[in-house]
Amino acid sequence: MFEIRPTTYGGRGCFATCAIPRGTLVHIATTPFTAVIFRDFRKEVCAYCFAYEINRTWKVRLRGTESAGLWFCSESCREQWVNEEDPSCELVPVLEVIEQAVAIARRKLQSAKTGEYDEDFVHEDFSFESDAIEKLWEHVEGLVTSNSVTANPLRNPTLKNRVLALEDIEYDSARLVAVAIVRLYLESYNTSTVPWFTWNGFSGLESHEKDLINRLPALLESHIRVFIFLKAIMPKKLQPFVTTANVRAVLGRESANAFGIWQLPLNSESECLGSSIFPSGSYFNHSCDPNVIKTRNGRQMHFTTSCAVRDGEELCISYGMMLKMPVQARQNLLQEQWYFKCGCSRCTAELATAA
Ligand SMILES: C[S@@+](CC[C@H](N)C(=O)[O-])C[C@H]1O[C@@H](n2cnc3c(N)ncnc32)[C@H](O)[C@@H]1O
Repeated sequence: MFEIRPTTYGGRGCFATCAIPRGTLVHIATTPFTAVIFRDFRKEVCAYCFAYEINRTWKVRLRGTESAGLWFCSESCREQWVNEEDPSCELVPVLEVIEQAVAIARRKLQSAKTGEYDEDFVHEDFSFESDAIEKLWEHVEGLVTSNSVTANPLRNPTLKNRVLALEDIEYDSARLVAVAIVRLYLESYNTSTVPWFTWNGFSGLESHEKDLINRLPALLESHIRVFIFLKAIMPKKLQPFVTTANVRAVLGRESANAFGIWQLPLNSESECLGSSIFPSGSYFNHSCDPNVIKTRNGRQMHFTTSCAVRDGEELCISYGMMLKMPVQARQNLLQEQWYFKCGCSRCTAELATAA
């Protein structure tokens, strides 16, 4: 019904290959490549279907372990999660070790969080020198892989001496990265046949890492801490996949492609419960005059036409609640939050009129 090809204004986009009537379900993104329920909400959000009820803690946990940080609204959701998300039982031990590390860090360090930062501290006119970000990451990679550092805490045999205290939001990032790394590990011996659900498909998505870090420089340190944390605690067999490149790939893709997991029904009061990346749904560009509506249906993301679409027309969604704003406000918001200058037909026409 549509194909992915280059646009003239913003990378690739989805173009109708036939006339599509209004109300047509043009795509279902069935499950995220990686997702995380934010720590504050995870007892109240089903890890499978993302059902959420305020102040209601779900009671169903994984059999045999309560320490993977997963809560389910029903036994059926738990079974589906196990069968679809972790059939080879590789992910749960990783989530467990993350949670053990969090518990140890909290006991050991209590409120003494390392490197507390203000994530909202925005640098409007700041930019790292061209290769500064690369050089810093190379340095970090060198530090953690260097055998000459004999007292390297990452080589300590006990988890207790390896944990690094992170902010809650960083533990969430660590879980998001860990899920993707487990997928990459599994793919290394069991090739996926769904191209957009492979690591290559995922890492072919756009990244806004540099824009994000130039805007919020404290995030660079934060991303490095997430890498060091994962490098320290991930099981040995996954270590070859815990590289700076892979951690950066996930965190950079999140900045350009994440779908918030919003409380339903969606309205201006809805809470953002988590973050998810659906590679197959990531090729829909934004338009301030969208012709496709995205809706979350449990764990799935549905894309439905909101008007009749002509053969060859681009299929676009709206990335946020800004459609009623004047053109300059929309442009500013998209630049600040999504790091691009909106080149949709409505903005182009309104900017030309305003000029
Ligand atoms: C989720 S991706 C969409 C697919 C992307 N075009 C690609 O080739 O991977 C979001 C990115 O697409 C580009 N984009 C989406 N909508 C745009 C628009 N209206 N104007 C300019 N760029 C846009 C921006 O770079 C944005 O960060």
